[in-house]
Amino acid sequence: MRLIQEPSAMQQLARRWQRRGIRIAFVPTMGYLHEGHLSLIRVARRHAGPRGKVVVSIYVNPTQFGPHEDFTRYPRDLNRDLQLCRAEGVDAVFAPDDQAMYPGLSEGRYSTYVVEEKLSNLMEGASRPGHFRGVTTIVAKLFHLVLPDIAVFGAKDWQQVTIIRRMVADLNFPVRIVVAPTVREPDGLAMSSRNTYLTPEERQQATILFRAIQFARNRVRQRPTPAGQLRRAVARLVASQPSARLDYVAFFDSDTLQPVHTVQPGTHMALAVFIGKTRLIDNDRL
Ligand SMILES: Nc1ncnc2c1ncn2[C@@H]1O[C@H](COP(=O)(O)OP(=O)(O)OP(=O)(O)O)[C@@H](O)[C@H]1O
Ligand SMILES: CC(C)(CO)[C@@H](O)C(=O)[O-]
Ligand code: BAL
Repeated sequence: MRLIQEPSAMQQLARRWQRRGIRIAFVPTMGYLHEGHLSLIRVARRHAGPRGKVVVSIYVNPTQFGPHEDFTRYPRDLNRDLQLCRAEGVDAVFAPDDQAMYPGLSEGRYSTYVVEEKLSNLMEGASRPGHFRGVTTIVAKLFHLVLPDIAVFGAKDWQQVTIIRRMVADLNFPVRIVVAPTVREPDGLAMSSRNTYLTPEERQQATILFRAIQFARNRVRQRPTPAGQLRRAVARLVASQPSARLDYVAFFDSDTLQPVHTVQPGTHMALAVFIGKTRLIDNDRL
């Protein structure tokens, strides 16, 4: 397995593979890998085939974090991540540093961004202004460096993958986007690198995200429910946990992300909840 840190070296390697007709499957991550990430790597390997190459990027992208978010304390352990990637048969890990990815960012000399202008304003984008500008910019840059035929994203970040699909279509990136299902802990909590922030009491309460989705699913299977009414019921359920604070809950069309008035089976639900100081997200089709 190769470890590549220079963007130009990554691009040269990808171009060599491309010229030889080798298929490249790509998994972008922010590292601190868990089973959710590993499931994406396995999907990438299936799509690449035995003769294709699987590339994983590990990069905590500063431009998608707000000024008061957890960029500096985001968990990092490159050596552990490399061992996990090696065990999965990854061909190359791309782990650049900030200076290489955004020359002059801290001195205000970096000035080119990729912005999706509609879907990025909803849900996560409304709560985290500028977040998706950072995501689309880094993913566009990574696509130019890794030159993937396919790229795998997790359903856990449903809005993110929907925006990436839109960017790929709008800007004609020659890459196929594949979505892999959310991997959960046995009690339903979606795996996330941020789960490591939780105290044992918070960890128990964190199942409220999954339980809120199950609650809404059961409710709409009995009868279609007005979105406002269901939102209030979910807010009450979340408030039953002393450390939980609902940031948002949304009911929308899976493909367009447009909110619905009446929630029924098949409607998509997403929510963000602070558990103590840790902000967690989850979503699923109801
Ligand atoms: N539980 C999961 N199941 C499936 N895919 C996941 C899961 N968690 C993250 N992913 C996917 O892995 C990719 C990299 O995500 P990222 O490195 O931000 O992981 P994360 O654990 O979600 O971190 P965070 O704590 O920032 O939410 C994304 O496509 C994301 O959707
Ligand atoms: C896609 C991504 C790696 C871009 O930094 C990040 O948003 C993530 O880990 O989901
Ligand atoms: N998984 C999304 C990355 C972030 O929260 O910034």
